[in-house]
Amino acid sequence: MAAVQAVQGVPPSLSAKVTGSFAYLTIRDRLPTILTKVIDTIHRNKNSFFEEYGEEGISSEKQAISLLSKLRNELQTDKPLLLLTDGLQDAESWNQYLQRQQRLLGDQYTVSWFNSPWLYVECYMYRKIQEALVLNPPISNFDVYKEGKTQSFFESQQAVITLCTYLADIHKNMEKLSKNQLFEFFTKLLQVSLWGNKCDLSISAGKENSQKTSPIDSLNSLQPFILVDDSNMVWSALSSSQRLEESGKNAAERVDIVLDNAGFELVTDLVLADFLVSSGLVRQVHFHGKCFPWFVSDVTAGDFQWTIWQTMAANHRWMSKSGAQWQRYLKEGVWCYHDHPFWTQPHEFCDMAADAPDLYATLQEADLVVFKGDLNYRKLTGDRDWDHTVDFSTALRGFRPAPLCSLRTLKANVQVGLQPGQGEKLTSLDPNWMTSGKYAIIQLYSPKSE
Ligand SMILES: O=P(O)(O)OC[C@@]1(O)O[C@H](CO)[C@@H](O)[C@@H]1O
Ligand SMILES: [Mn+2]
Repeated sequence: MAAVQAVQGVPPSLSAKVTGSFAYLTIRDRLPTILTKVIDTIHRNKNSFFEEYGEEGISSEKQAISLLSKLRNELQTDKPLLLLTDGLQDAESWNQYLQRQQRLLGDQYTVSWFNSPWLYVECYMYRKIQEALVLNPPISNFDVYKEGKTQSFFESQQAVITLCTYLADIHKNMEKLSKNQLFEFFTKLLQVSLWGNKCDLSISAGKENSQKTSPIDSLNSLQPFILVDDSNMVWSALSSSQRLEESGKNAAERVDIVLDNAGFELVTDLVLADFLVSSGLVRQVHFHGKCFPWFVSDVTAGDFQWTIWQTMAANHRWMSKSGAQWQRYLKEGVWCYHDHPFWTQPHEFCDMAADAPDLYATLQEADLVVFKGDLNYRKLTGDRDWDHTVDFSTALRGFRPAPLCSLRTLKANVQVGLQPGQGEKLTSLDPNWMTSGKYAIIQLYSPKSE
């Protein structure tokens, strides 16, 4: 089977076929844990379903739980993956993808949890959770991860206050800041957004994972854990795309941020986006979230709006001012929010131009696309077993809608663009460096750097 995927020098997909691998341990241990938590959450909300929907709410709860228990059993006993039956807009695309995987596998094997690409089966699990809810109205719109995402926001309040106060200080002096000072603040807020990615509820299998330390004061001590730091080139990618504005100011037209986790990480992304437009560096920011609850803590439209409303409503001066400003940016179209179905499909991003040409064309309008988090990095590089010294541009395999930058804490064993010997040194220093979430990268691809 490996031979099939090694064609044209592209290494095989990470998979649980490799016993003991991180993919294997994730599918054997972490995914069943996450599924169990989802089942428990639905069960715990039984009474509120009854209050809201009467007997129908009870039968939907029971039906959803039985579908999810069946899914967990299929996962744990490595059964074949099944076609989606909920008739959602993306169901056909998912079912075609299953057939594509079956063709790759040949007719000797049936696509199952432990013999298929990790990226595919993990995304498939989250889509099957959505199916279990969609098939059981009236609880179809229940967000099984909402409790964890809101807890992450509330438990990180002190860090949010620190960040909004820091942003307010920058606003106070914005007009007087030199280009150099702008660069200093840019790199700091880029790193704050980078480390915000530690707060992810998938790697913690739903366990509380909020920001307890100061996001600003901790930057110096975290600096040595950034394995690739292209901050300077990210800054130049922005500066070089600037056009002279009527106001006489230079600004890039647009930065797109492909979001990852709700809670504290989303606040770090909103603060970065605020700095980009309020400094005049950029005219517009487009955010890309998920169109249904995904990977436990990923941002949905509901989470995006809820976070801004919560910040607005905070009884802290700089938080509420920030939230009000963010709501105005949305209203004025300075900020735009999108949630294309492609982000909640299993595709490697090199497939985007073919499978979602409308989204690819949208990203081509950006001067820079920032991809947050680990799952996005896995999709940028196809979740393949690359050598660490392979160039980032090689691993992208033609995915280049615009200059793009990954801000990612390492939580899966795929990493490219390292120096010769750097991976080996890290392995001897810390065998779990690729999956612990302790290390991170700020990695740029720009056509100009080719
Ligand atoms: O994309 P994120 O939120 O940074 O991380 C997603 C993640 O937690 O889920 C997968 C493991 O289940 C890995 O890709 C990664 O560890
Ligand atoms: Mn995530």
